[in-house]
Amino acid sequence: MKLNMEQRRIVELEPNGHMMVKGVAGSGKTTVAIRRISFLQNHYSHEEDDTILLVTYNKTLLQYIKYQYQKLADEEQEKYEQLFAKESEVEIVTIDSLMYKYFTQHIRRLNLSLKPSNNMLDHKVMIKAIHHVQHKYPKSKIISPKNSLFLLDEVTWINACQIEDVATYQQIDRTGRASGGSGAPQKLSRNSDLRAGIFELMETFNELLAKEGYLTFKQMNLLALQEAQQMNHGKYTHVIIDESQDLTKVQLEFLKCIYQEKAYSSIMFVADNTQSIYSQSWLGKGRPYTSIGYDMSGKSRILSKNYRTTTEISKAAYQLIENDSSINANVDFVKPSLIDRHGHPPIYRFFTSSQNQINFLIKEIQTLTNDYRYAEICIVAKEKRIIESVSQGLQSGGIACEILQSSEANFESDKVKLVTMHSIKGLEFKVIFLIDLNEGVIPNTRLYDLDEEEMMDSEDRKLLYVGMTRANELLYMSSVNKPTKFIKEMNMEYLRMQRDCQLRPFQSIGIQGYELTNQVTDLNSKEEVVRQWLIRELYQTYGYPLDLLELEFPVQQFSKKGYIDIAVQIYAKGEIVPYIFAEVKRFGSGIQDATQQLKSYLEANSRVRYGIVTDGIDVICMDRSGEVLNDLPKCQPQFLPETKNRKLYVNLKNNKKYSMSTELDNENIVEITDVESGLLVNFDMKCKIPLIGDVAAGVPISINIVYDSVLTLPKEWVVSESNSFALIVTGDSMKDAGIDKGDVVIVNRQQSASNGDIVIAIIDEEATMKKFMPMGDSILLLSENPKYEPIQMKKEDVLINGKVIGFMKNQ
Ligand SMILES: Nc1ncnc2c1ncn2[C@@H]1O[C@H](COP(=O)(O)OP(=O)(O)OP(=O)(O)O)[C@@H](O)[C@H]1O
Repeated sequence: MKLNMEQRRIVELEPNGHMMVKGVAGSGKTTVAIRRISFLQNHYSHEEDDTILLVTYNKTLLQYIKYQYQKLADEEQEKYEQLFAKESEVEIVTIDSLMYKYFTQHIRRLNLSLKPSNNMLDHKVMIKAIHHVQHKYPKSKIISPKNSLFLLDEVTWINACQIEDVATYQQIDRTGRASGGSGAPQKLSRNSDLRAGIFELMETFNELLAKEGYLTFKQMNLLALQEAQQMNHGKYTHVIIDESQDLTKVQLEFLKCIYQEKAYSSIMFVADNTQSIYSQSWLGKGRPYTSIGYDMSGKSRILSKNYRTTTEISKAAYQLIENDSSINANVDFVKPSLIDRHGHPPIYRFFTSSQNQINFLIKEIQTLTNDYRYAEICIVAKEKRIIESVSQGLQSGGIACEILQSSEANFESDKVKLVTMHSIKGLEFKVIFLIDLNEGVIPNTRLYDLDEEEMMDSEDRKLLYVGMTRANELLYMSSVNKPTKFIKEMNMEYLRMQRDCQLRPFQSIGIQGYELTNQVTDLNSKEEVVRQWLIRELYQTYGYPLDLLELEFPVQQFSKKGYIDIAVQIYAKGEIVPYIFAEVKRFGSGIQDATQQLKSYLEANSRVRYGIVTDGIDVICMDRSGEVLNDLPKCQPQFLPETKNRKLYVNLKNNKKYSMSTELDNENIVEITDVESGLLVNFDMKCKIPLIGDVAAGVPISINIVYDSVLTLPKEWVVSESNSFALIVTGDSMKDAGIDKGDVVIVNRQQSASNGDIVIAIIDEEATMKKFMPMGDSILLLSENPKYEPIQMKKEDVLINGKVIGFMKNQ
């Protein structure tokens, strides 16, 4: 892979302290970070103790980077192989494992006995702490066991931000939490009794936990930071922080501490705030880098080209976030620019049960194996429990699969991968299935109270964005029972209902938007909801005009008369005939019976060509013999009533053919195309040629006659306007020259002709059209039809009246 210019510039930038690389999903941030290591190693690591550190956020990403790295090494003749071998110079680790190392060093040095707690213990101790503190803050209703999850989250946040005194907490900007501003609930207002109470709660919680010999993850980080601070000097000459938008304040401070400033050292923050999916992250919430002591003016680089996904997937993902002001108002927001790589639009499916979703996954993955390996397919869900149950379902359906375990992720094993949305960050797969995009799951309204809604929305919107932007080629999204509002808000224009089919997913149209209502007997029926959606699809997506759709179309089956829900009709040879039959069922009621019904209607009508059956969830397209097809044909121009008069003109002057079409309702609108090249020709329609009558009339001697009928032609097609006439062909004698009965020939009035010319000749006072061939004193007049014998005449007995310079026929 060849880096683009901006990427190469970043990789090869001379180190100069702190810098930031911000970029959109798939723009090569991680790629750049990886390549930067070997550049720094080769050019800016001269001293014995020089060490380069690449920090990633989670373990799966770490495994993935190592896997990518290995691929790079294989591709580029093992140029990068040394990277993982020379552990003394380069470390690629997760932030958590690095901080854990410092934490253990800390407790060993101070001889402390503290163990990491777990969620259950945290929660138990929090309830205890609330009981201790609650009575002191009777006005703050929020300090109550029923808000224990919220309070635990806030206490964790205080620890993650290293806020050590109540005065700082009273003042701090609580981005992402309701704070009383702009009509939001007075929840975490500055200098409030509530903030004082929460701070005391945090201290009590920490004490109670410590008494039991435990500490939280965030407290461990605080101790790791203390350990790094007391060491008094950094260890790493170059620090590269991937996904830095996800780190907490303490984690960022820690990395600053272990960074060793030298004349040639560097600390590089790689970030995309659009992908900030953790509530406790510091920079991802729009806080400036100055809040961690770095001024990034003139020190940031942008990568905006998305190389990973197709234009269709990128567009759908981007519309999800483009109207979220908390995302796009962020100073570090970068609008993606698209590379010209096209593919299938994302597919959206809705299911009424989890089992149906699993059945779909099994069937679809089996079909996908024609084009993809299992290892290239990944199923992603918000919650781990969903992943686990789907994994079981797939295995019993015979699909080899495995849950991507962060520490021992094997990206090469030929098994379909399953992973949570949080863990797929930074990774990519050719095919992604985002499943269970359900109301209540994403955004998760079960864990948070209403006041938090706005913040959770944004967070989960970004999470879905991250998931969508993991797909290289194909993206599937699905919901069970109730789709998340994120799906409902999406423009269905960007989505399709199934692979290789143009049908957009079902959407309910309000009665006021219904079409063809004069043909509907019960506007309120449940079937009508599905029928109206399909009408709109046939009209908007497939291009069939509403005028050609007939509802309740009668079909005679022996003695019985049935009525098809929608018949799409077309014009064929000037006649209206049925082309597609559509059977619709009530939403989600199944299509098995309707499929049989449709087949029998197709059989009963000998003219209809295609069928479609749907209940808004499932859809089957078929041809008239019942054979299943991926899709229905779109409407073609020839299916519509003719609005143009089309003629073919053969110009005998240069033997070129032209197609000439004139609007029926405005003969001044004429379009001429060169038949051979198919290109439009810009001729000036200037010449008015009189249409005299049929060939037998010959070409008049006098030019002063006014004729009623006139043809307008380009001047390029005639020799001289005043000498040109048009005649209608009456016989078939020139048939092999392509001139048939009814065609119109354009004649230039002249008395002479050359060998091979088609002429209008007068013989015995009658005009005839023949091919001219002089033979000494006589002339041979030939027909282009073996039925007619050549006519030999003496020169003086033949009068040449004109030469045919072109002819026109109806198309
Ligand atoms: N210059 C390039 N030419 C072709 N492909 C590229 C280029 N740069 C990156 N890619 C490819 O684009 C994909 C995304 O790259 P990478 O994972 O580094 O992006 P990222 O910015 O870290 O993405 P994200 O933030 O979404 O995880 C990878 O498959 C990578 O190989």
